[in-house]
Amino acid sequence: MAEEKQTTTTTTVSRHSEVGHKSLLQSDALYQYILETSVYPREPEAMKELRDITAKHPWNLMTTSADEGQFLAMLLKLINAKNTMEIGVYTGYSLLATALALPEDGKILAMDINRENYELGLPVIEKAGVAHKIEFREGPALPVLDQMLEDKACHGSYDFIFVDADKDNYINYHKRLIDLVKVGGVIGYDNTLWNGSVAEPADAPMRKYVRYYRDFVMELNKALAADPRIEICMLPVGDGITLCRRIS
Ligand SMILES: C[S@@+](CC[C@H](N)C(=O)[O-])C[C@H]1O[C@@H](n2cnc3c(N)ncnc32)[C@H](O)[C@@H]1O
Repeated sequence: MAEEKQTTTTTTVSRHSEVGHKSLLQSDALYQYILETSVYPREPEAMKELRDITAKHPWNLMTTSADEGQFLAMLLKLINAKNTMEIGVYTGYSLLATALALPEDGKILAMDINRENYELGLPVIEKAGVAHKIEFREGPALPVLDQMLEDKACHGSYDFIFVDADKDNYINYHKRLIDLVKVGGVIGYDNTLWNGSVAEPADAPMRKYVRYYRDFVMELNKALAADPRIEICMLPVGDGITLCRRIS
């Protein structure tokens, strides 16, 4: 190939990727290496237990991955988060990662339409001694956010908000969360690479649910990139997570 006749540097890059990027995640084996070398050996016992319980659940593909859990824990500690929110709990893997990372007096307002799945993981969260940090609200998150916005004391009160729920509402969440997160605080939107479908042609074969949410995710990605109230960083961790730091 013509590229292979170019300089060593260019040849190295072109061997990694047809579009010349330097992303390190070139193979499943490399991902496995990350998990086995740096994630699983440091995963708290309770999170491993919750991961094992979740693996037996029929919707287990929804769970946050272990490397993303580790990433969230590190981020929360780096920003000294104390008051946090999570939209989309499922069995609670990211919730437990958050609860373990927060200080003793840290708080998480956790919302999900499904209490049953949350209760599957709850005994592990209780055993880990962090359940007191969690206030779980069953039901759709949007009305709760609207109610909170009526209370001025809630404005700018969150250090960190993790959104991992109905992708067709992410834009609606963002419209509200931007006022609830403090200036300097962070909102993390999960699944912003949506199974890689965001980079696929519109007519490419995809599973039905991937196709349905794809446009919503792409619309969100454009809206976040254009929002002057935030700084953003899209990371290829898990299914893609976009961090938004509120600046005004
Ligand atoms: C991808 S899962 C969350 C995974 C979770 N963060 C974890 O670590 O396992 C998405 C969750 O969003 C919840 N959900 C869907 N629509 C919602 C809504 N309108 N409000 C709150 N939660 C919602 C679903 O019930 C589901 O449990």
